Amino acid sequence: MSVIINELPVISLNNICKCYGAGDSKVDALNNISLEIDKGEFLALCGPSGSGKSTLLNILSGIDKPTSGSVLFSNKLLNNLSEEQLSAIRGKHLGFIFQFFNLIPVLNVFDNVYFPLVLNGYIDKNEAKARALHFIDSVGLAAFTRRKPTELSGGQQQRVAIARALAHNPQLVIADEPTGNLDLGTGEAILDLLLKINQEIGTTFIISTHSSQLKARAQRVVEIKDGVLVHDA
Ligand SMILES: Nc1ncnc2c1ncn2[C@@H]1O[C@H](COP(=O)(O)OP(=O)(O)OP(=O)(O)O)[C@@H](O)[C@H]1O
Repeated sequence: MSVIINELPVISLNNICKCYGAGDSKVDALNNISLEIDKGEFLALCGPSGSGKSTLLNILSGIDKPTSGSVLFSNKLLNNLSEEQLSAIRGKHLGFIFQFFNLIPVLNVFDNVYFPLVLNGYIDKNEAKARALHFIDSVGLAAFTRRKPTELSGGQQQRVAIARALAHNPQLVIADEPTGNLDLGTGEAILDLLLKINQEIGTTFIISTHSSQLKARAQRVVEIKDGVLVHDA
């Protein structure tokens, strides 16, 4: 007999609206967005500049609050949590990858991955060391652990950022234009790596992008235009 287990979505957004400002300067950045993202999805979030992608990423990671509508992370309502509670959820369950890598320039590759793990306080130093080395190796940088970010190419820096985002085994990785600052070939290699991680570890990815390569290879493409969800397939 087979047992069907309905897993809860990692994230549910329900009727999300976000307005900035007031009066004449009011901007409706998001308008009634509802979206469920399941475990293991590799989702590309697309749309023209100013369409609301960053606003949506900030809301689903609890960095910003919606004007109305609810955000559930693993069925936990984020709306009324304190900054401290939201920060704890981010530290434990979310990983972030940025367009400009956001590595700490004075730290070498190993420490860029290792320090966030120990600072989070969820795992001990030996385990953090083992995990940092494992993920640095899995992004192909085992020979570069002692290099500083300035001694690496853009693609290598993004690989360090990917190792850092994965090392605490997050439920969800949010990537904001991860290939936006890389040439086409390097961007393709980073995309290959993200897809490999998604397939092998099952990490859930939400990736905001203008890249047609990334859009073509994503399992699901969500498109927003002027704050309205216009495509989801
Ligand atoms: N803090 C803010 N205050 C006022 N308006 C804002 C603020 N942040 C974003 N906006 C406006 O909200 C809308 C959506 O912006 P957002 O940054 O989410 O777009 P985006 O799709 O991420 O754009 P890009 O691809 O250029 O990064 C835009 O009209 C923007 O000007």
